[in-house]
Amino acid sequence: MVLQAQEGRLIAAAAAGPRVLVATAVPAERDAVAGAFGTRAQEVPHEAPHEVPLPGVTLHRVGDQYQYDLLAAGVGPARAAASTATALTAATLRGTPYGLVVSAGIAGGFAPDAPLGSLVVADAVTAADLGAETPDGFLPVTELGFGTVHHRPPESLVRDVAAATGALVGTILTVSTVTGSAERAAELRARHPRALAEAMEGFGVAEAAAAHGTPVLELRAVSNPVGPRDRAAWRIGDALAALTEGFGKLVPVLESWTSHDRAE
Ligand SMILES: O=C(O)c1cccc(C(=O)CC[C@H]2O[C@@H](n3cnc4c(=O)[nH]cnc43)[C@H](O)[C@@H]2O)c1
Repeated sequence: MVLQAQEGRLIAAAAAGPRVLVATAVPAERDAVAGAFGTRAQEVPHEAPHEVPLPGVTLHRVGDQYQYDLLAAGVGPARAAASTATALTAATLRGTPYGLVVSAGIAGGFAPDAPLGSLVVADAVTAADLGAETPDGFLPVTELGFGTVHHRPPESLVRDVAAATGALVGTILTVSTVTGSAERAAELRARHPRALAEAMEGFGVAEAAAAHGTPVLELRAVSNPVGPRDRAAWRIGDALAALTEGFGKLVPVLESWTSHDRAE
């Protein structure tokens, strides 16, 4: 067992999987993830979550050995990338880098494949609107000769997470504009036939993780169908509850995720 000092506490660092950064968009999603650690925190009062302020962001540190840092990283890919990069850099400078970054939260689901309340884990984290419109249609930045539009989470981890949580496996799109029409939903699905869900942060979080050489996972709970806007029909409470339950099942998977798997 390796002991590390973090924020004045001694923790057993190697005993329970990697240090994990979980980036959500908003505090309600972060708190839903924290709920997966709630019972333990109540049973062991000295292990209640504690806050770690960083420039521009605050981490909520939870878990038996405080190896999970929860971050409400902001809405949209740019803000999420900036916040995630801040947390990753701070951890590296402190000598306690993360072994995994998880983008988590609620999402729109493509009907009928991803129903309300279902969980989706990404085997591809894809930027859906990063590119150029041309007279012949949309061109992703990669076809303009720049960057990337996909990040791929470790395959074995995605498989294990799906088995443990019951999550559907497919592409999760990152958009800067929430889809609001059946036409746009059909256009996205035509361009990304394996897409199960859309949200607004995954690709930004994944870009930050990739810049630090850290693997990424995206886990979402479906709160609404992708399509014509009907905010009143969003089932946010059900999706947040599904996220808490899903995270409770995800944690043991991460804790048995071996260094061999991580090298994948
Ligand atoms: O109002 C609330 O109580 C509340 C609680 C938790 C989360 C929210 C959000 O509005 C989260 C925004 C977040 O959700 C993702 N999302 C959800 N559905 C979609 C969608 O159809 N298309 C794109 N993104 C979606 C997204 O990641 C947003 O950042 C409110």
